[in-house]
Amino acid sequence: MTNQPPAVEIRDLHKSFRQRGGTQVHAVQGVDLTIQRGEVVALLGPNGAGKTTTLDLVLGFGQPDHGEVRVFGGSPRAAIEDGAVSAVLQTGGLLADLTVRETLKAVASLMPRPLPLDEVLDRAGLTTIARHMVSKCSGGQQQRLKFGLALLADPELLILDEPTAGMDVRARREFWDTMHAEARQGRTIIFATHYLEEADTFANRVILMSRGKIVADGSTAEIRARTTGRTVVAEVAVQAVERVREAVLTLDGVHDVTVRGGRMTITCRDSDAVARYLLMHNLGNHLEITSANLEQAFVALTSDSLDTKEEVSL
Ligand SMILES: Nc1ncnc2c1ncn2[C@@H]1O[C@H](COP(=O)(O)OP(=O)(O)OP(=O)(O)O)[C@@H](O)[C@H]1O
Repeated sequence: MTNQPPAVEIRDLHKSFRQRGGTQVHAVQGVDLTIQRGEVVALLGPNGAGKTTTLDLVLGFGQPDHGEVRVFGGSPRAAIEDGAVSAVLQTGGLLADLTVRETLKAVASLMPRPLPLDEVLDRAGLTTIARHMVSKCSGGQQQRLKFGLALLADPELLILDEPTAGMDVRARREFWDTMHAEARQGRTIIFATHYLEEADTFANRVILMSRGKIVADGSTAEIRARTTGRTVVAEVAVQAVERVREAVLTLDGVHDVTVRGGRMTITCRDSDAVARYLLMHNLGNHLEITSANLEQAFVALTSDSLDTKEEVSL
């Protein structure tokens, strides 16, 4: 068997921008990443985390200040020229006066080996709106059309920057059904999103970015289980609350303690150790242990406190 290069390899990537007024923004700060062929990867992070800048560099838009990006073992430009990679981007307009089909036809005419139009219409879920004018299409339908344009070259790697932004819940679900079909064919898919549930239900790997760095990389289950870990809720006597809070905060792996109505919620890495401590010292009653949800993990990993912590490796 031949040893094929991964779909994407990023080494020590840095990119800064000079903003109006002269301030320098370090949008990407030392990203290292390998994405194997066939992976479906979600890139998550708050606004300004560096997701779009990273994806743009994978697509060969602009040069890194430092570091390297390889796509299927070569330069991003070469991969795009080969038709090996396509993208659905946030920016980039469609021509309002063409129909959906005419739009696909016009772009296909510029390609050496486009897929047949009817196949693309079908795969992108556009068949029923093929004769609609682009100007009459909803935001979700226009995103689908961009997706159809990305499919024309039959790429091995699809890059989607917030592909469902502005779609309602139903349109999003339909869009991801379509993408599932593409992923099942072994395509590599990388998408940036703000929607945690999209990452959770669709990706098999999630990369969390914050302030230009990767702060977590693993399956959604791993991120949930191993980062914020679990939550212990206990009833604590009102007069003992401060004492218990201080004691619990000294335990290893305790991230956060909140108290409401006599119930203390402790977010921690090792819930068994915390529960044992509370019970052994008779500090709490009616203990409940639950897994933190992805949203809690996301907030914990991208919050200010992370600046002083090491990257979480999963
Ligand atoms: N062309 C540019 N010129 C100046 N600053 C830029 C440029 N592109 C990005 N930035 C800045 O770099 C930082 C990272 O932006 P980027 O768009 O990569 O983040 P993002 O994670 O994709 O955010 P969002 O979720 O809002 O799209 C931001 O502070 C942004 O303002």
